[in-house]
Amino acid sequence: MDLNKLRKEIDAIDNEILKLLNKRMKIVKKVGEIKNSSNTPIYRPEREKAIIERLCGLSKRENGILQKEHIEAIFLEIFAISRTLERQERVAFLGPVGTYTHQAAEHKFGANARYLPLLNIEAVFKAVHNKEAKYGVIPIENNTEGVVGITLDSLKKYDVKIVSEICLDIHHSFASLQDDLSKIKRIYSHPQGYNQCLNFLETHGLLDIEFIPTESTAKAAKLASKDELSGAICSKIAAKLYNVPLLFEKIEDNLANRTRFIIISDFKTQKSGNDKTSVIAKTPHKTGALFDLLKKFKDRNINLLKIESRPNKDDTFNTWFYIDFEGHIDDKKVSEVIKEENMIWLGSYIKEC
Ligand SMILES: C=C(O[C@@H]1C=C(C(=O)O)C=C[C@H]1O)C(=O)O
Repeated sequence: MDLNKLRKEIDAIDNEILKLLNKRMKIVKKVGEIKNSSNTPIYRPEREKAIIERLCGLSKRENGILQKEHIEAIFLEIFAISRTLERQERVAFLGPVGTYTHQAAEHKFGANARYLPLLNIEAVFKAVHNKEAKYGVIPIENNTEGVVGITLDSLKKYDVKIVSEICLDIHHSFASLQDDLSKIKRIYSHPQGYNQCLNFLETHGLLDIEFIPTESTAKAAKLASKDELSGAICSKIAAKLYNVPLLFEKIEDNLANRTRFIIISDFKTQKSGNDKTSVIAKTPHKTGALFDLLKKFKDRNINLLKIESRPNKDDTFNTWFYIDFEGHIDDKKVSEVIKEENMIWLGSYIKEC
């Protein structure tokens, strides 16, 4: 086969793809005009999901080479570009650049969005609440370390809605300017990152060394880039970004390490048929109160996905509950249980994790 001939064929196809993409984007802009004049949300995850499902089915039926993950990778970027053409909206995330949250944000909003890296989780909530950003991306739980308390507390404190979730495999690296581990005096990392790598730290004699907690693993890489006697537990991207050599990769105790991120915004998403709902519930301090609450879900055949208690932060040791369950606020049984139990609705969104 002739390479030049094949490349000519590819060029001709690329020209067609570009023409079609331009044609698609012209229509997308019209959709944007309608949404902008009616002030409705640009991001419609249920529509994007339906498109991906339809295309995956089509590819399968036609015995196409492209698998679901390929179709998703291509089309998530197309959707992200479409959305920025409809309306330029800012996406705040737990920064600085190079955090796992940044990676999660790019997964949903593409390489082209207007990003606003902020230095702590509450700042992301404030930015969305004050309308400085349309979307906020923050971690909510990790399958090794459990929930991120400040995220749950901020969901209670700020009037924002969860509109989407993202699950990412998290792999930590150990980066340092120092290649002799015995000379390392300090380790920088976010406490969650640090606690996920305890076996590695122990086997490399690094467990007794001073641990300096940072607001993010990217900040840890930044600090390690200026401190020759230190190491950072951070992402591969962050180490690269701040020019800190990678000494070890995939150092987490649990190689199935995953983090769930949420996207917060200010609107209600449409039902997709595979949704989950998050709420805050408060129970009176009396015998069986939690049992009574949970029974309401059982009686309606609603599947609970998570329940987490959080402290009231007053002079008592009383708590409130963060609950995830299957269903959408537009399902009768879901809206009924929320109303009956006086729960605070935090959002209904496509179940992706
Ligand atoms: C174009 C639209 O807006 C956004 C972009 C989409 C797309 O590129 O197909 C789909 C859903 C929305 O998130 C739409 O709502 O149809």
